[in-house]
Amino acid sequence: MNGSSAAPRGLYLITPDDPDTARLLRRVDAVLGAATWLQYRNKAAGAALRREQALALRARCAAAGVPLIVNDDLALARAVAADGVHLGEDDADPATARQALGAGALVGVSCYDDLERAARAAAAGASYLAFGAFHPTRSKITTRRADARLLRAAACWALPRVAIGGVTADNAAPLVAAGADLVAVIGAVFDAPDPPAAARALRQCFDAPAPP
Ligand SMILES: Cc1ncc(COP(=O)(O)OP(=O)(O)O)c(N)n1
Ligand SMILES: Cc1ncsc1CCOP(=O)(O)O
Ligand SMILES: [Mg+2]
Repeated sequence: MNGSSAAPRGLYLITPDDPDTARLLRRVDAVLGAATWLQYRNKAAGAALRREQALALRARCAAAGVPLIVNDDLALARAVAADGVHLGEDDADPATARQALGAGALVGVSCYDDLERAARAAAAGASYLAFGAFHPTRSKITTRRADARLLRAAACWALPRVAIGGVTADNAAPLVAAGADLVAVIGAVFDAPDPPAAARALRQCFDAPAPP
């Protein structure tokens, strides 16, 4: 696998759109200890704010030993020396990102409900494959709904499989049983009344050994 020697597993936290950097850092600090990876995603901020926030998160993640992945923006990922980038259908090509960031980088690709897209991403050097949305979500307007059978079928690429979209501690178990190595989550953690407890509960969904 490109990007990491140990097989990653657990909670893949994604930041909420928060224009207040100090508040964003407080929110992330409260839950970062439960995360396997952190993705910086802010669909509302301009370039300067995104750079400020990504740099601040870079320092937090380095201190916590949590890889930082930047959503959408390959140039920003490079500029802040992030550990990787996450790419969707409107973003750069994974092969371009791999070339730009190097063999050790995490290059994640959104595959939605599309196994052919996953095959192309794997061939282009993706580090992990993300599928979704598995459940209704308030964090993004989604048009495609994924089914747990996709996760089983995607085992053939031997890359970490990420499940996203409305994932909570109450609905994660079937996704993990179907082979999700990580669940990517915004709202179930950052909008929870007790975010640290919500993050711990999601992480605990991975306490049992990985399915064969
Ligand atoms: C882990 C993970 N999976 C999927 C997405 C969605 O990416 P994309 O389709 O490019 O949509 P935006 O997040 O850019 O709105 C993701 N960010 N992370
Ligand atoms: C970015 C993204 N891509 C598919 S669903 C989604 C949003 C995930 O957020 P939440 O965990 O709040 O449903
Ligand atoms: Mg994107």
